[in-house]
Amino acid sequence: MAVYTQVSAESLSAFLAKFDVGELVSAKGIAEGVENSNYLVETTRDRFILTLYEKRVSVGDLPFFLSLLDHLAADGNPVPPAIPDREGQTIHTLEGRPACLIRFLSGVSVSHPTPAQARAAAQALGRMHASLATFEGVRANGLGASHWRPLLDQCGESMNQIAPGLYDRVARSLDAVLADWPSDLAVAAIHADLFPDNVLMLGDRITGLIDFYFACTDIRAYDLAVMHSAWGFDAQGNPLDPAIGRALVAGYADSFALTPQERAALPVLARGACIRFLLTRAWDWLNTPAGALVTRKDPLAYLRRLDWYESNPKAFV
Ligand SMILES: Nc1ncnc2c1ncn2[C@@H]1O[C@H](COP(=O)(O)OP(=O)(O)O)[C@@H](O)[C@H]1O
Ligand SMILES: N[C@@H](CCOP(=O)(O)O)C(=O)O
Repeated sequence: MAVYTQVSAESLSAFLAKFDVGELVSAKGIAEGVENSNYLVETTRDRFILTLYEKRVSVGDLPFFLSLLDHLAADGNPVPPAIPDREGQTIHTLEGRPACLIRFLSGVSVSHPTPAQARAAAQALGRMHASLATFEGVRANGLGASHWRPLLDQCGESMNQIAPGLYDRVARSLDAVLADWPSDLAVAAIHADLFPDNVLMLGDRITGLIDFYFACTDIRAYDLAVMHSAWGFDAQGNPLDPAIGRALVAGYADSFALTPQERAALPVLARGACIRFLLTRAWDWLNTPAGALVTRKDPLAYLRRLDWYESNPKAFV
């Protein structure tokens, strides 16, 4: 459960009084998520998501995330903008944390996507990339390729507590990925974390793309590779039906053109994605504060994915 910061009823009522959203009826901590504290808030008028930004989100980045959400929403993408208060402010402080009140979107995230659902989600990613072609905001990727070696060193030999030899194993793959990392592909604003739990669906219809707090400027096709590494495997990192991977690439191409160079780079981009998520999960595994209500995610599920991409270099052919 991702609730790092408890919000009292008194401070939440005072917070909501700044908005034209009715009065507090209930607030429940949300079980999913690992990065921020999220509450489902019901008022006399509507439902909202209250997000308190924690460890990896810095308040200085919030204007980028919120303007990106506004840009996407204005272009018809199913994303949840922040609600302005009566004075037009969207970024607040609550219980000492930066906080936003966010539009609630209906739908559920699927844990075992079908190829049709994967295709619809990748179409939504492509559609989002089309909209972002005219987005001018820029944010460097703080978890991009140039940060993986420092992050590996920060985790250090403690990684071997997770699995014997893990540090050296990741270091070897990282060397290979960085040696092949492309430098000539289109760069744009990307989501960078479009896992199934960040896509809300009703049946095969996409109702929400959420959790833009890793959004950044990076290789555009890396977004599709992140998605492939997240959607094509079960929670333990075992490969699912290969039709899902094919549906992701086909769905993306339905709404946004992939160049031959981008297609050719997908294997190394996917191995890079595996290293990125393996490392942040390993860091969290070793450093999650005692008492935080959060389910840590298994770093080894990303090692298994990395193994799979290394043994299946033609996965995208
Ligand atoms: N705008 C929204 N509408 C509906 N549910 C949401 C919305 N934003 C977040 N949620 C719910 O909260 C959960 C955690 O949100 P998320 O942004 O993924 O958290 P974290 O950043 O901590 O990973 C999601 O899985 C979803 O159930
Ligand atoms: N998707 C990442 C962790 C970020 O969590 P999210 O709930 O914000 O998607 C992972 O699975 O490691």
